[in-house]
Amino acid sequence: MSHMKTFFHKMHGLGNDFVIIDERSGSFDLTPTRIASLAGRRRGIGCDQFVTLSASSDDKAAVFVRFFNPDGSEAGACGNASRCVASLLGQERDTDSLTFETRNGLLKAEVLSRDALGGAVVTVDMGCPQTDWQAVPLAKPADTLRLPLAGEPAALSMGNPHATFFVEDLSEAERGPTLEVDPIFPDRANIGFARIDAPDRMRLRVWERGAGFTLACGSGACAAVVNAARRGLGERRMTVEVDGGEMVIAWDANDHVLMTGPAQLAFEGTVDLEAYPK
Ligand SMILES: N[C@H](CCC[C@H](N)C(=O)O)C(=O)O
Repeated sequence: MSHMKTFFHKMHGLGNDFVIIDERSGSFDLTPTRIASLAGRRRGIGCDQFVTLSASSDDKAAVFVRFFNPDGSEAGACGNASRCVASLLGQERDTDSLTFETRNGLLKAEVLSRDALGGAVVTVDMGCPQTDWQAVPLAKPADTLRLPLAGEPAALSMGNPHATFFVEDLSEAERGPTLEVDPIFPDRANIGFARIDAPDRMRLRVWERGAGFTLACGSGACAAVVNAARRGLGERRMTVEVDGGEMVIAWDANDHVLMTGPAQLAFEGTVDLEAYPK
């Protein structure tokens, strides 16, 4: 009996890369173990996050999008993947304006431009940052402007937990692995290290929860710009330079965070999911 081949898209936003599988015509029983093995860079397809599309119960949303880390854990937000999904769905539906559902609610996206090589520039409204300690979440009441940790990071949720350390030297990012699992973060956290280079410009590195260092982190860039503005270190609109390139983040007057950057199709393929342990 020939096994079913499942189609996937391989995409990235500034080198933060994704496998996208469409489950709208039927789910594939993607357990955390199977997701982790598919995300593996040797025996699997390899990705920073694994993304599934399924039917949304909200008629305003084109699709329900879920994001999974290579350790199998689920994330409530994924900025770079959201731009990729918007580009993909925009092409499918021949539109530049999209609304899709995530665990963190409905996100609106606008495809600003496309090229002939599977590239696009997309703005996603990532919603409002949640800055109270229970929303991050933290394990105990704390001032999320300055957490009781060495380096006094600011913390918030963009639908996923972020702590931002403001540093002069980005080699401080080596603290990432330890901080990800600090007991103050009951759900762990994405750990950003931001160097402010100008009121409207920062350099950022992120140690991602369940994924490690990535070339870019969209929700991490959103968190870093909001945290910088909260601390009076930056303007509400900043260019964020990450290892993989640049994004523009704007925390607008309505408290929404708008993230603009590229989305790129790398390749498409098929995979026999049954070949991967579940
Ligand atoms: N790369 C993603 C972040 C993934 C977040 C995930 N590591 C988590 O557990 O929250 C982004 O572009 O926003």
